[in-house]
Amino acid sequence: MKMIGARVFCIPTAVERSSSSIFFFFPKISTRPVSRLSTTVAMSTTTSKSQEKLDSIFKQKQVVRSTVRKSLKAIDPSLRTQQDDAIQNTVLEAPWFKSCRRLCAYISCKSLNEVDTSQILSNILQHLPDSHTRAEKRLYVPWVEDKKSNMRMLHISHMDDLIANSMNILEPAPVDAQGNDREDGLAFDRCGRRLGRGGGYYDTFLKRYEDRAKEKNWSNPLMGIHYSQTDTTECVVNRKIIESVFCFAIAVALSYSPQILEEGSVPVTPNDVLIDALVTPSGVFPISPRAIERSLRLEMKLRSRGLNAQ
Ligand SMILES: Nc1nc2c(c(=O)[nH]1)N(C=O)[C@@H](CNc1ccc(C(=O)N[C@@H](CCC(=O)O)C(=O)O)cc1)CN2
Ligand SMILES: Nc1ncnc2c1ncn2[C@@H]1O[C@H](COP(=O)(O)OP(=O)(O)OP(=O)(O)O)[C@@H](O)[C@H]1O
Repeated sequence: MKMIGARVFCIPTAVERSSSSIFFFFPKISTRPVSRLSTTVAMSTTTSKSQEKLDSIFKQKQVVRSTVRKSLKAIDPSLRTQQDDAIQNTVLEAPWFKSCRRLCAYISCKSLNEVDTSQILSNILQHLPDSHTRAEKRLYVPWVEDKKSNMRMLHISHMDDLIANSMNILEPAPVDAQGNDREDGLAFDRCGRRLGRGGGYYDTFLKRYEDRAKEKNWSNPLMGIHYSQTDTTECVVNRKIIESVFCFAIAVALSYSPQILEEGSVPVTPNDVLIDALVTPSGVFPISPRAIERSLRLEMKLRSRGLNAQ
């Protein structure tokens, strides 16, 4: 797959607040993972002492997970709806969302108390090419391959492409109605601690993505910032036809307020992958240097034109 265009990846997650002055603050280096070994490799090479350490981190993770699950269950339904709307509106209005061509997004599951993504999904699926921006978007959603933490992101065109899996989460069938394999889409980058559901699906997916990028010699899609004169955000603001030529991806976590924990509360192992930005009911909070730089650049550009950055 050729890597063209900005990508955004939306993750259901519990995350850690990276700082009190959120917008332009870098996370501490020490909170970043030090290695990107796959779980299997990491586990097979660990000594019993480091395995004990890992066991203790996984135990801590379970404790935090269960606390967050309880607080999510306890959110008042009207507050939940309010937060769902605020988060989704923020995403829908964000310049990076408007300009991106390929998105990976989870299909929210009510019984898991996940931030609703239905408005975002229907916006993407309705997004027809328009004469100003040529802004057709492609949507990729999770498909769990097996119980060994393998997950792929497959392209869908309609919500009808989805069927409930054994966990009652909507997923695409890997083969479409015409019998063709669905296009595989991969995306993103990291920089903010997060806690998933414990399956290791997202971390494994990210690792596979990076391996594939190396193998195919993609132009450093995870680590590099390929800014060129062609900046999708600027072009969309200007309502000009654009051709995005750089490839990068950002991982965005959508979080209800009880999912945002104090710094240091999310236990991490070397295999955990961090997020780039956080969308909460209060707005967008860039975390990774890449996301921060992009926000700063956008804000400066908009300011210079007398417009407000969202
Ligand atoms: N909407 C959505 N889709 C997704 C995920 C997700 O978290 N949300 N996944 C993200 O990995 C993958 C599926 N993995 C999942 C792993 C666990 C559970 C789950 O039901 N966990 C229960 C606890 C089960 C237990 O501890 O025994 C829970 O969280 O309440 C769901 C999905 C791919 N698709
Ligand atoms: N004590 C343990 N030692 C080694 N591996 C473990 C241990 N406990 C759980 N694992 C495995 O580690 C993997 C990742 O767990 P982790 O808690 O990092 O998931 P997560 O980041 O919450 O999930 P996701 O990436 O899907 O959001 C899982 O495959 C799990 O089975």
